[in-house]
Amino acid sequence: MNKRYDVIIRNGFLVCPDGVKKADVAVCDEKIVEIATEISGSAKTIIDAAGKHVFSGVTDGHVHFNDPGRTEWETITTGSSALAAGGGIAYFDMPLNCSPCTLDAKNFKAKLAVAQKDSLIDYGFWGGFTPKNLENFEELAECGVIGFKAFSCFSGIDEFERADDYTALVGMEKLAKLGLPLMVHCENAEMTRDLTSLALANNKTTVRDYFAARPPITEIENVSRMISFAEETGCKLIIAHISTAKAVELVTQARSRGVDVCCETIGHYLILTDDDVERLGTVAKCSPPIRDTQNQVKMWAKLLNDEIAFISSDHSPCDPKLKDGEFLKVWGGISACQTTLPAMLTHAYHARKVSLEGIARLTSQNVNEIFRIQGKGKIAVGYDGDFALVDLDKKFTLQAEDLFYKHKVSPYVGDSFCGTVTQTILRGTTVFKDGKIVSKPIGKHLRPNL
Ligand SMILES: NC(=O)NC(NC(N)=O)C(=O)[O-]
Ligand SMILES: [Zn+2]
Ligand SMILES: [Zn+2]
Repeated sequence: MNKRYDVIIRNGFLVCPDGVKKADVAVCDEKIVEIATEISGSAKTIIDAAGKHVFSGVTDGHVHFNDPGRTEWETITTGSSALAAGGGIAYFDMPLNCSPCTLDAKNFKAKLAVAQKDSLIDYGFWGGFTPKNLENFEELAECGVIGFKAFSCFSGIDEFERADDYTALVGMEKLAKLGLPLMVHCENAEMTRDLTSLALANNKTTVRDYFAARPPITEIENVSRMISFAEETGCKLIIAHISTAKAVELVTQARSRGVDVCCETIGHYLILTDDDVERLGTVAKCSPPIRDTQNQVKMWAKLLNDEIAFISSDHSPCDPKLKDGEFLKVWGGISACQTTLPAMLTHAYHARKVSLEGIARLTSQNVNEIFRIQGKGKIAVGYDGDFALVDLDKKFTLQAEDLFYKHKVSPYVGDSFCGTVTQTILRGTTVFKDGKIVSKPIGKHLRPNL
């Protein structure tokens, strides 16, 4: 019998959870329906992936697309396009720096309306966790947030208040009941605030002064504090953008005694060092700051030892005018969502022999499992037909004009990568191909399957 499919991707190397296999994959009604050495049927669309590796597309668990409200920084249109150009098929957008922040159902719905209209790829939303909206957690859960996000230190946005210890404790008790995870930006509030004020009072505003105002202990202390709260309340905890190997160690120890905690890291903590930030300037300013080489070597060891759950971009762009000035004073946030997969292929696969299925777990499978997004995150029958086609050995030098960001800036401009995304397919539809966005917005809202 000659079956007819919507899409067949032929002759590629499929990066499946149990390894890489040369096989065909067929999609019907947006879902993977068959994987076989050779699929004999016909299809409306046949994609020849000879010589390419086929990954399950990237799900970026941590982006700030700033829409609605700060669309002069980024938009859902530009952000989702950039992510797709890097092999992305879905993202979870943070409750800041959009305006209003996502602190209640009304503001959630306002953002949802923008995404329904403009998002090229699938999306989930984080709800905000602040002292001002504890009573709105239930309504946000009903809206379908994938989890909640808190800051231990100043968030950079006045309307998004930091979670003091009382809020962290009471909020975690609520989330434990709701069955939703909390992600915390872990830097000790008092230490970062007072070290920063002291630096400013003494006119110490260089890049090195910035590092000194946010030393590793600020993260380490706060990670251990948040773990204690999670252990006590039973709330599922995710440490945001972990930057120090010592903090990863704390997470691993807590996991081994049964605490439901894991950590996310970001490409730039694995790729850049403090010296790179000094060379690059404010384009590479983020918090927590990028650490030294010694720490970075240990971070790679942690990653190779499976102690890091997933890798996101923490894409947090701004109007470039806000990056113009003294290092300590300018906006902190790095634009990076377009380059996570090529960066991992370059620095993890080619340079450090991390397996391709390991990269697929870190950029797609684990994040979908942790947030219980059904039917996404791997190449398997029954899962969505989401793919990133990659030429593993094709090198490129990142040019500003390659970026789909609203502002064409990135610390990686001028860097060479080995591993090029040639095509991104969302639920069977090609959204990006050979350097161009080729689809209208078709993103759908993703909710956790609780
Ligand atoms: N308000 C922000 O976008 N902050 C972000 N900024 C960084 N990482 O520098 C973050 O994730 O903390
Ligand atoms: Zn953060
Ligand atoms: Zn962030």
